[in-house]
Amino acid sequence: MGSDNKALTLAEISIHNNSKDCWVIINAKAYDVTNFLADHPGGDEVLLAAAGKDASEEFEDAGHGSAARLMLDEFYAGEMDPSITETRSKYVPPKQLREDEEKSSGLLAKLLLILVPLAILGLGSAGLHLFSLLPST
Ligand code: HEM
Repeated sequence: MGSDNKALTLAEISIHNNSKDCWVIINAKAYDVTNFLADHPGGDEVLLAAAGKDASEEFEDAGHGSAARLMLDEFYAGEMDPSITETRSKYVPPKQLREDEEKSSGLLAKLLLILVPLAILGLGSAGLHLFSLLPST
C-alpha cells in the first residue's frame, strides 16, 4: 500500500479496522496484524477492539515482554504522522469539567463587577434623596 516513507495520517490508519484488514498503532508506529490475529497469545478480540486505533496504552498495560516487542518489526506498516499522535489523549472529561467550573466562576465574577457598583450607586442616590428630605432648619 502506497509509499513506505510517507507518514501515515490517522485517517489512513483507521480504515484498517476489521478482521480482514487490521492495523494497530503502538507508539506512533502502525502495525498490520491481520495475519497475526489468529496467533496472538492475547487473542484476536483485543487486537480487533484496537483495530485502526492507537493501542499504545493497551499494549503496555498487557505487560508484553521482549519477545512481543521483537515481533513488532515483523508487522511494521508505517510511521504515523508525529503531529497527530496527541489524538490518543481522548479522555478530556476532567479538563472539560474544569473549564465549565472556570466558565461559571468567571460569570459570577462578571456579575459581581456589575452588581457591586450598581448597589453603591443605588445606596448613594437613596442616601442623597433622604438627605434632601431632611428639614433644612
Ligand atoms: C503487533 C502487536 C502485538 C504483538 C506482536 C503482540 C504479541 C504478543 C505476545 C508475543 C504475547 C505473549 C506474551 C509476551 O510474549 O509478552 C502477547 C500477549 C498479550 N497481548 Fe499482545 N501483541 C500485540 C498487540 C497487542 C495489543 C494491541 C493488545 C491489547 C489491546 C494486546 C494484548 C495482549 C494481552 C492481554 C496478552 C496477554 C495474554 C495472556 O497472557 O493471557 N496485544 N501479545
